[in-house]
Amino acid sequence: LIGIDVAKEADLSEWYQQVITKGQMISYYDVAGCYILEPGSYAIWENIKTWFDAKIKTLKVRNAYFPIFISSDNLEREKEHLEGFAAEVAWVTKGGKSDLEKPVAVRPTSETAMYPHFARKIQSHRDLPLKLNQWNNVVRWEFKHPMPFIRSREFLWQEGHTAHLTQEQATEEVLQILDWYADVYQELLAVPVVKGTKTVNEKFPGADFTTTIEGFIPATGRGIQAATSHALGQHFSKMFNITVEDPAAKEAGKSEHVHVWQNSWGLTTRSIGVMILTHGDNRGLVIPPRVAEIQVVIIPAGVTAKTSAEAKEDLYKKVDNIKSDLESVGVRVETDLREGYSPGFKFNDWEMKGIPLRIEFGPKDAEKGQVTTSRRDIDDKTAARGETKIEDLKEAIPKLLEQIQKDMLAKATKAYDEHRVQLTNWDEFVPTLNGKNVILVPHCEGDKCEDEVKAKSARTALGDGVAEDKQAPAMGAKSLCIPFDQPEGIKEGETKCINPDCKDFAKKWVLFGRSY
Ligand SMILES: O=C1CCCN[C@@H]1CCCn1cnc2cc(F)c(Cl)cc2c1=O
Ligand SMILES: [Mg+2]
Repeated sequence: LIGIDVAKEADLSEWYQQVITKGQMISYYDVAGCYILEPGSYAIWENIKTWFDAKIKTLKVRNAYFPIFISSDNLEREKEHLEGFAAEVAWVTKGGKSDLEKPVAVRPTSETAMYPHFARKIQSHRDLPLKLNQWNNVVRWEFKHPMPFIRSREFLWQEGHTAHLTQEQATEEVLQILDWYADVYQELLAVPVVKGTKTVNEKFPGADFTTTIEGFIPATGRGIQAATSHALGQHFSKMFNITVEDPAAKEAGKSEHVHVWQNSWGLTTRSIGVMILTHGDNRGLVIPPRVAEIQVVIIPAGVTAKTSAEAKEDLYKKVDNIKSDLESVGVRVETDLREGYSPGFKFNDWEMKGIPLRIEFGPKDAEKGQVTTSRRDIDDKTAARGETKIEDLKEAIPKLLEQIQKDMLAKATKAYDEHRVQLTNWDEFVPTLNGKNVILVPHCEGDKCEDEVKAKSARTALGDGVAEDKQAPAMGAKSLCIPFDQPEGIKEGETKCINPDCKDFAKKWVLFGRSY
């Protein structure tokens, strides 16, 4: 059977594996945790890259390339930063037959590759702001279950690294980048995200504060970190001695050196996995038009053995005209003229690949001077269908693609909104979590308290009264972010923290959830 033979709601991981392989996004590879990105998914990454690269160029960010190898001296410059991550560093220890004098690390992220260079490059305030970005790959030797796009030992990303004279300039950039990350998910991938700040527990230890966009996978009810934009403050510049002479002090005839204010920000190919998990259905992939390599596929119908050669030729000619019409208005279109396959077979094939819109065109359509359209995002086959006059195609099809894009985001946003539950009563916390929701609660922002919430929601999530060995493992709820968008209702020094054993008052509404 070539179709997807497992339901998304029945077995998500089996469904996901079939959808990404039969949809020709991923192929498997003989190194654990590594996957082949087939052209279908690489084309989506290229669309994301084209859009985001154009945005950062408006900030005068320049792309560069740093070596993939990092000396242990450089990697270990930042002790505390490394200690939390040491277990996932991949090391090169041999060249051919001979051992390396000093093993080199494969970059897991490039701070320690770039910042010694920043220290050399940045001498005067005129060298600021320095804004570099890399489109590259990184390696993290994860031990948790790998999942294509979502968690792999090598992935593609962009990593932006900037240095500024003032904290204000740095902060402004952190927030601008986060907005563009949200746009990549919402405007390109039609995936809703919540913007916020990471709590002390979850932020990057090397940052003053970490801003994040948090996605949601309805099928599992788990949150997922979608991208992060860190305000590093002067943490790394003090570590790597990146200073400039303070222009203000110089004005006053004094010579003072100030540490620069830095940011780093990253978005990865995980975004493609989130898009697939969000929109995919039991017929396979569903790709939002804005990032689809092919937006429309035209399939001739009604051609049978009885169709005369000239009738067929005439039909194919008209199909070609439709294709050129659509290409002339920037639509990415393919025709499927393969012999020996029925239209039905072709419909399934392209549906599995998630092409957003199908155009069927047969002799009857030709007679009526129209085409039959079928939207991939609508489950109901009848509701998915429409008719368009051939002379209207140039205007109608781009509009229909935009409608599909809009409706896909609306549908996913509705699902996220329905599963983001605001609570003030602890007794509802775990049952709500088990209902495949993420939860917004008043919280004291204490890291110990956060750990307790995680522990409690893991234990009781195993279902009371069920025999220990029968209990399905259920991880605890982590804090996902402190949403920028704070509801009303927390009274300073009055509203209690959600954790019944916590004595402190709530400071903010914090989003908790099981997560990837
Ligand atoms: O998230 C981003 C955006 C792009 C640039 N980097 C930051 C911080 C990355 C944190 N992080 C994440 N993972 C890591 C894994 C490691 F093995 C080592 Cl040595 C370090 C890290 C590490 O610093
Ligand atoms: Mg990690």
